[in-house]
Amino acid sequence: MSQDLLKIRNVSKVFSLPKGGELTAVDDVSFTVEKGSICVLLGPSGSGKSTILRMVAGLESRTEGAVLLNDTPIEGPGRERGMVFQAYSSFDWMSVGKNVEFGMKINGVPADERRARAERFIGLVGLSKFIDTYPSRLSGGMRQRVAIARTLANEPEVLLMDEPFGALDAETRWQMQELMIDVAEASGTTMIIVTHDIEEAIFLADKIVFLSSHPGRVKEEITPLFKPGRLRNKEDVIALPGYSELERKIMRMMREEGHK
Ligand SMILES: Nc1ncnc2c1ncn2[C@@H]1O[C@H](COP(=O)(O)OP(=O)(O)OP(=O)(O)O)[C@@H](O)[C@H]1O
Repeated sequence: MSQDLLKIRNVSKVFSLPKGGELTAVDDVSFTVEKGSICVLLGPSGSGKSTILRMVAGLESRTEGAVLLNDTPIEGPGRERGMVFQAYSSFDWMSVGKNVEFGMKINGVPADERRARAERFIGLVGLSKFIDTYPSRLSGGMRQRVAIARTLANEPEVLLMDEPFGALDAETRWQMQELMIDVAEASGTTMIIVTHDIEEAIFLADKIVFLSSHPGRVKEEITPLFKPGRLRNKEDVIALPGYSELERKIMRMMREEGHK
């Protein structure tokens, strides 16, 4: 049986422009995402990363092709796919615990289970001490962790993240990256992460899908192979043999795309 949870098959997206004409944002893109893995969509601005993620989320229609989750076509949003956006969005009038419980409440999860799951996922993102705190009292990174815990608490099969750490300072950013590796391992959640940060991509990904721009096409699939052994600290990972060569290679690819 295939281990691929998600199959993106020959997907294209053509936007009709308001002033007439069309723009092919995504052109015949195919890739698969293995269950429990982290797939990173990397590429220059305008390579269709967000559009692909939104099609997987069911928030954007496809012009052609298919997206299959467990071999079932995706035709709209669904609970088995949870999305975390760049701007950390939380309800400031509710405690961290209530924020995380909110989605489950909407989904009809009983109160006891809600509380238990909220505690588990708040613990997983390292915020147990802040369960009764209001988000306005937390830093940007902590609020983004609340958003991640809230999405994970709905127990999606796939977590979709669009530039999730883009608004964070450098130190918080790499702490969040380390956290995501722990979360992926502890929860078994499959993840697709959009970024244009090369280092972030290499650090997080089991598979990088590198996209070219205008139109967005798969230029190369890269398997970084730095995760087996699961080194926790980023400074140890970037010192591994082959890491800087891969970073250089991808920087060149990025530059080529930028000059097109
Ligand atoms: N609703 C829309 N209508 C028209 N064009 C769009 C729409 N959404 C995206 N596009 C265009 O499609 C292309 C791909 O956009 P997309 O946001 O998916 O790229 P991206 O790789 O995520 O870029 P970035 O890294 O800058 O976020 C771009 O040229 C963009 O202008």
